Amino acid sequence: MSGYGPTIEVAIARVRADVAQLHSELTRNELVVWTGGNVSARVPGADLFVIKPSGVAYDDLAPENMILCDLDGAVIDGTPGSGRAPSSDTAAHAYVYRNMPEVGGVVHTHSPYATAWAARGEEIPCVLTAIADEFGGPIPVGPFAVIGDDSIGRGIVETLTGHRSKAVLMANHGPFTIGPSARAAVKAAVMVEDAARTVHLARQAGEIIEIPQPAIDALFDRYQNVYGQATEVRRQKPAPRVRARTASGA
Ligand SMILES: O=C(CO)[C@@H](O)[C@H](O)COP(=O)(O)O
Repeated sequence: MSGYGPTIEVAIARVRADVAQLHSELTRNELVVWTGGNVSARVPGADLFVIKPSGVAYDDLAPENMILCDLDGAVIDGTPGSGRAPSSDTAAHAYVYRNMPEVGGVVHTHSPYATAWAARGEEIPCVLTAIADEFGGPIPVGPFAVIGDDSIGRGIVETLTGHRSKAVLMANHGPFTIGPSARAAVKAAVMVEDAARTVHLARQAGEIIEIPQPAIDALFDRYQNVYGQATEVRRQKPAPRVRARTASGA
């Protein structure tokens, strides 16, 4: 127990389980090799987040060895997992949580196609409906930043604040993604790799065609607000009124 009170302790336990499980999505989707990459999630209701230990094999990641940190990236002493060093990107994730309160999860991978675009310092143009849907436009490049302090975090925040994209290609490094939840950030990591691969393949065979801005706007709006199953919020919107029909059909 870390002494935060029962509600926060329950939230921490749930986030530990989520973050441990979501790391398996990185390997399942072939976004990482060996111990590269990391996922973190904010603890709802507390100035805390959970991240993986540094350089530990994916098969060994479990809720009890995830590491609880404060929003300065300091490990909370005496909590499960605190005996190990946290991810080398902990300061970067912490910077994002401090400066983007809407962010609930951060993901970093070296997925090969997205990282190849980062190596060239080239944004991924919006030439597919899937890119417009998920990212709302081109997927931007962030600055080159050293690993270990909050430089990467500053690059992520500078690039993504006010931007529709939930992914940034950090120059000479690889993609970082954010989302309202860690699961959403993992989804963005999967989608950015898919976009990077497909646009790369398309360019091998000819000229790619940009989608006009009004169509990008319409696609983004539909995907963000209409696509998929209605959420509780959408279900609560009043249904369109239909006039009762009489037996005669009038
Ligand atoms: O590229 C980096 C550092 O930014 C990481 O992806 C490492 O490859 C994995 O670091 P840990 O999270 O295991 O420290």
